[in-house]
Amino acid sequence: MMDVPGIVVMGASGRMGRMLVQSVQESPVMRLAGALERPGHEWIGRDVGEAMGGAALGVAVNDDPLEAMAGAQAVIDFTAPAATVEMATLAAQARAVHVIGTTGLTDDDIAKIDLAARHAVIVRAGNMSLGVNLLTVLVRKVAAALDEDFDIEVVEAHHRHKVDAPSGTALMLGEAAADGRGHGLKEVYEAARDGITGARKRGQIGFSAIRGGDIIGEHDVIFAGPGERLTLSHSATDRSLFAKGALKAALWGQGRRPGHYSMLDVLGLGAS
Ligand SMILES: NC(=O)c1ccc[n+]([C@@H]2O[C@H](COP(=O)([O-])OP(=O)(O)OC[C@H]3O[C@@H](n4cnc5c(N)ncnc54)[C@H](O)[C@@H]3O)[C@@H](O)[C@H]2O)c1
Ligand SMILES: O=C(O)C1=N[C@H](C(=O)O)CCC1
Repeated sequence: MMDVPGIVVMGASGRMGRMLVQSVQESPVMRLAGALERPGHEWIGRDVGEAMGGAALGVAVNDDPLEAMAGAQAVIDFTAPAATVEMATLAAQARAVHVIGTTGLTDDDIAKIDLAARHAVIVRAGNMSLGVNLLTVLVRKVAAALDEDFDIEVVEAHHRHKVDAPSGTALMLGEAAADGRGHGLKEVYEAARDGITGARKRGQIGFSAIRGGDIIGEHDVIFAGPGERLTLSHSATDRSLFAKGALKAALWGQGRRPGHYSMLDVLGLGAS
């Protein structure tokens, strides 16, 4: 087993962390090398399998990233922005591929990740699923094909625990749409509306977010034109979808040149 890549799961007790521990454990082409949680978390020191309510996996939950990454080849990180930015530097030091699923990152956070990616392989995506990444390609094409008579709106829905909006996926889709029309998203971004907003501005891309229950992730990109409306949609029905993409990224990153890559690179769907 030592010749397959060792994977550290960061945020092991989280919704995605548990899914990742299980997926790595079930994979024949990688091994679970470590499990990380934030200092003070009740799982620290416990076997991660037992903490998850199952059989022991022989991996104790750690709060020391460098210790957890000793002898590991990748760290998969679906946590929170501050933790992810810190991990980017530490993973580079440990020469581990850093797969980032964390969303809600600011421009400043991304600039710090870019710096770390000068010395390390980082794969980052607001959504690791094949379907959403393919959808970004379609959205870019449709946005380029339809002129600004077609208003673009991105509508997303997620579970009640989600802390960031718009979702990372919504931003990926908005960026693809803006790019299709030759803009950066910031130039045409229209945040959620409230009150007397005035009429919609031509060419803007609007964002709306629904939060409730246990919705895993729903995204619609609406192209609303005169007399007709086109909607491109993606529904996630199982979180294992995101874990599957993250594992693929961790393997893809092995032996690559340093850089800040996207899932489009991993999936061979075009330039990032
Ligand atoms: N890119 C994707 O495909 C994708 C899919 C699902 C979720 N996400 C994103 O992943 C992130 C996590 O989502 P979630 O639903 O699992 O959240 P969650 O709150 O259930 O889990 C986050 C975990 O990270 C842990 N954590 C925080 N700081 C840490 C640190 N310094 N070291 C180690 N662990 C730390 C928390 O204790 C928690 O267990 C969010 O940003 C979410 O938007 C991305
Ligand atoms: O559950 C979440 O949180 C999700 N986050 C990602 C996003 O922000 O788009 C992907 C979907 C699930």
